[in-house]
Parts: sequence; C-alpha cells; structure tokens
Amino acid sequence: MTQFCENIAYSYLAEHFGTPLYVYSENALTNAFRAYEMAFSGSQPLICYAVKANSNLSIIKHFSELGSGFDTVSGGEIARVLAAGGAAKKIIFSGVGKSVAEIAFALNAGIKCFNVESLPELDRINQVAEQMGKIAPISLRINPDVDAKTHPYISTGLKANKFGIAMSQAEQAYQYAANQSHLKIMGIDCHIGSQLIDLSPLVEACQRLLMLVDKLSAQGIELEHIDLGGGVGIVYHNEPIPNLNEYAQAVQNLLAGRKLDLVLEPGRSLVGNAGTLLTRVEFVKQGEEKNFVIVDAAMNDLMRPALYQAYHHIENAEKNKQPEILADIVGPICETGDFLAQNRQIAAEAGDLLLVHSAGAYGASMASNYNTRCRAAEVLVSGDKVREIRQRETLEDVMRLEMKFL
Ligand SMILES: Cc1ncc(COP(=O)(O)O)c(C=O)c1O
Ligand SMILES: N[C@@H](CCCC[NH3+])C(=O)O
Repeated sequence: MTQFCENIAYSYLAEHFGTPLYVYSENALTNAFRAYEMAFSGSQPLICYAVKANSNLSIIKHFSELGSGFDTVSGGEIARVLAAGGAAKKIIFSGVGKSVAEIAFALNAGIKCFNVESLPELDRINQVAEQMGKIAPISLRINPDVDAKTHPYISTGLKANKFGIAMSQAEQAYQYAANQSHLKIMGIDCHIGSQLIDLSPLVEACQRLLMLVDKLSAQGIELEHIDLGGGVGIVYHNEPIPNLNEYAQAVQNLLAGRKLDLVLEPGRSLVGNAGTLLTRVEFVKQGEEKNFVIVDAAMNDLMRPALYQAYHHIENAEKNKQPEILADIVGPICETGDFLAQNRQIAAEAGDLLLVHSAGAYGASMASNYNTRCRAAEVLVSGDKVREIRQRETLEDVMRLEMKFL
C-alpha cells in the first residue's frame, strides 16, 4: 500500500519530480502556525518564523499570509522575506556577526528590531545608523546561562556559548545603549537552544529575563517587548516533546499584569514535521559486517544525521513491505559520515522509494553542493494539488558562477 502526502501519493511525486525530493504539506505548515496562535491567544504574540529552519520563498510567503513575522540572521534572509512579500516591520534581525552592509540593508528596509549580541555590535549599529541619519530599533539578546538540555551544537544559552550578552553585563549594556544617539531600546530577548524537549529551561530563562526587566525599569529603562526565542522541540523518534499549551500558560502567567508585548521565534516546530525527503534506493550492498542501503540522497541534502547524529524515521513508501533487513542507510558521498540512518530495520530493494520523515526543518536550508551534487527540488502539496517551489539544480546552475573565470 503506497503512502500519501495529503491526497497525493509519494510514488507519484517521486516519478514526476525525480529524487531526492523535499515534499512539504501546506496543511501541516498552517496547522503548526495556528497551534502557536491558539496556545498563546491570551497574549497575542508576534510569531516571528525563524527563516533559517527553511528559507524557501514559498514557505516564507505562506507564513506571511498567515500573519507571521520573521526572525532572520543575515542580509540574505531579510532579502528573502522581502522578496516573498513579508512585512519589513515584522522582521527581527538576530546573529552575533552582523556586517556593516547587512546593518545598513536592514535599516533601509525598516525592520522591527535588531537583536544585539555584544557591545561592539551596539557601537557598529549606532555608527551605521548615524551615517544614514536613522534611529535603529534594538533589543539586547541576553545569555541567561540556562542549560537547554539539547545537543551541545545547538545549545545557545550557556555562558560558554558565543551568543548574547552575559547577565552580569546586561544592565551596563542597556545603560550604554540608552546613551547612544542613534539607538532606540525596544526590548529584551534570549534564545537558549533548539530541539528543546524540556520546558523548565525555557520557563527559567523567561523568569531570569523578567528579573532584569524589573531592574531596568527601576533605572528608568522601560521595554516594549520580550522575545523568548525559538520554539519547542518536535518528535523525530519518540521524544517526550513539551506541550505547547503548558509552555504558553507558564509564559502567560509570568507576563500577567505586565505591559510587555510577547515575541516568539519558532522555526523547527513550524516546519519540521511538515516535510519529508523522498529518496530512491540505488543498491543494496551486503558488506562483511553490515548491510548498506545506498540511496540517492546524501549528507549534502540532509546534514542532520552526519552533523548531530540526529535520528530521522525512515520507511519504505510501500507500507508493510517485507522482508526487513538490518542496515545503514547511506548516500553516495565519499565520507564515512555520509549516512541518513545507522542500524535500522528496513525493507529495501534497488528502485524502492524511501521516506525520510521530519525533514522540513534544517534540511533543505542546510543543503550544499558537496561532491558537486545538485540540490534537490522542493514541492508543496495542498490537498490534491502539488506545486514545485524549488526546481532541481542542474550542473550548469552549480557551475555558473565559476565558469566565467575559466
Ligand atoms: C536566534 C534564534 N531564534 C530562533 C531559532 C529557532 O529555533 P527553533 O528552530 O528551535 O524553534 C534559532 C535556532 O535555534 C535561533 O538561533
Ligand atoms: N541546524 C540545527 C538547528 C540549529 C538551530 C540554529 N540556532 C538542527 O538541525 O537541529
């Protein structure tokens, strides 16, 4: 029995668009966004979709039409949001290394706020704003020193991480910002990490920020908004993911009675489970110690398993296909780390179609051309309609920029 994305068979999509292929369900994107809106309806937050999770223009456009704002981390991401029709006034610009050109671009666009991560960055933004005769809206990203209990590569709220301004330096930094002629203090923010499966660090970070908000208020610095960073984790395997309503309730209890607007920057939980990577089995190879299912997707298409030993559920597109073997599911790239899964029970023969689940976040957006492989196409399914939203790259696309130097 073949499996479906909404009303379209994966086998049809693979034949029509080729593999590897990213497939997204529009319904799943909408439902995930609405789940945040509903959970937090008591505080009417500005939900700023974290573009890095999936920067496809059509996905940005879809979220924009749902009313989303955007968390961006480069001039390129800001350009994408603007190109897709996103409102500049709903763009937040995060990141530890904003260049002069990126700051000028963001100021010209008229974004909502810069999330500033250091004193030198404050100086740089002030200088660029002065040269342009503008006032830059800023918020300070505070590093609350909270352990998010996630993979160390995506934990961002500890003292040892490069992100944010230390709690101990925060008041001084706000006073400094208040004295700069071309900055306007708007808010406070934090982001402690991604794929969070425990609510308590998120709540603790919010509490720490609110203590700081009170201290600043006593010093005459009033903030308009608090931005709590990324969203909750998603189920890849069998993780006990946090309940969004519980998170919302805890935050809303903490914010009750305060005149602070709420901003959220979820990425993974808006797109992760809306996406599947389709890949075709090239060969099944019996090694001396292991079986290998060699597929046409690789670490350049989906880097998460190689980079974080991340788990993605993989199954044959034909449900209940037998027999299963124990195998590593690997790509064609010349690296031993090029695997999508290790030691999995899977039914797979050459020519079979496999579904790599939960690939909507940090999949296509982290893809590369390593081994001079062409990036996969992406399609969006809505009911029984399917739309190509990124064409498969050709070799000419990949080589175009360099060819002129030959
Ligand atoms: C500053 C910032 N905001 C938001 C996000 C999105 O986080 P998540 O995808 O876990 O919701 C990230 C990524 O971790 C981030 O670095
Ligand atoms: N790329 C990571 C998440 C990074 C979050 C960015 N701050 C992942 O796939 O899990």
